Amino acid sequence: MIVVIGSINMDLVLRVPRMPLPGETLTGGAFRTIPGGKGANQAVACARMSGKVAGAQQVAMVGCVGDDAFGATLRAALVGDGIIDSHITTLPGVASGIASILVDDNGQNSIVIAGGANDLLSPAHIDAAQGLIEQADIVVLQLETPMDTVVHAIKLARSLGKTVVLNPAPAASLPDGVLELVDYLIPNEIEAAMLAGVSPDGADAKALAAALQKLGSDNVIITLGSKGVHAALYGGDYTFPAEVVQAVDTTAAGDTFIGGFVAGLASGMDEAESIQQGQRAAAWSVTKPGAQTSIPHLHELF
Ligand SMILES: Nc1ncnc2c1ncn2[C@@H]1O[C@H](COP(=O)(O)OP(=O)(O)OP(=O)(O)O)[C@@H](O)[C@H]1O
Repeated sequence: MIVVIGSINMDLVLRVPRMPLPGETLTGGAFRTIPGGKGANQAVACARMSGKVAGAQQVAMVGCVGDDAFGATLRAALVGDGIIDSHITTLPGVASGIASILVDDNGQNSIVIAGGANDLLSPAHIDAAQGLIEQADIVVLQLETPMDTVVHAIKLARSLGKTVVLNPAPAASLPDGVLELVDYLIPNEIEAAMLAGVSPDGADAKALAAALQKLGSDNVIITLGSKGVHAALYGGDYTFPAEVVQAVDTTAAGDTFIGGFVAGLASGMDEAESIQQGQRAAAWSVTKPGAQTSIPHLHELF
């Protein structure tokens, strides 16, 4: 089983001809609500990339939603993807997390996130999910829920002997000693620079990965957008070019990569094969708009 611990958001996506100025009211275009949140996106990507064949990995999610209409829709979307929701807690009197996203005619976006229920995921929720985590082979986390909860979950997963995958997004520094508990650290270049304590301008992926390994993470896989991936694995350093596609929307490319990679590892692939599967899934996703709407199923890739 793969257990994903993290955020569950509704993305409120509005097309605009251009970004509004302060105090200005603009008439926008198409509006859509699309399930998102890094945690939920990664759970969906793990589930879709595990396929529906006999013996495929089960995926469970640990997180919080509010007792509003978005919360019910978000839970239903996850269950619709076959994700076990027994440890998704509905919090009374709390709003579900949302991301308000404006996308202009040049494809630029501007995003405001209100964490809502995600901000209330606590160490007690993680302890309540211990029985579920005990059944996991791999535990996947990100940083859209409180840091003390993420650290608590990493420590618990590690103490239970689980493989820990951390996507340190959005960029933040981590308490001392946490990287030593992470088996696979998967940042983008900006997140990697933040963790290494250097400026992202001109930072070299190989040097960043080496610095992060020195800080304690066994394996560091830095995603580089259309340039692919640089991986510093236990056995050596490798660069994997991205697949060449016509990108229309890169939302959730990183989440889709993680789903493809983790599903690959869980199915017994080695790291290189899992990275290639992650990149194939992510390249497919950038050719489609939206977050969970752009995540492929395994059978669509092969
Ligand atoms: N334009 C592209 N063409 C092909 N593959 C891409 C492209 N952009 C992203 N990818 C794939 O997606 C992976 C993750 O992309 P990226 O490094 O942009 O992640 P990210 O910054 O976490 O993205 P996001 O926050 O949008 O989810 C890349 O390593 C690559 O495999």
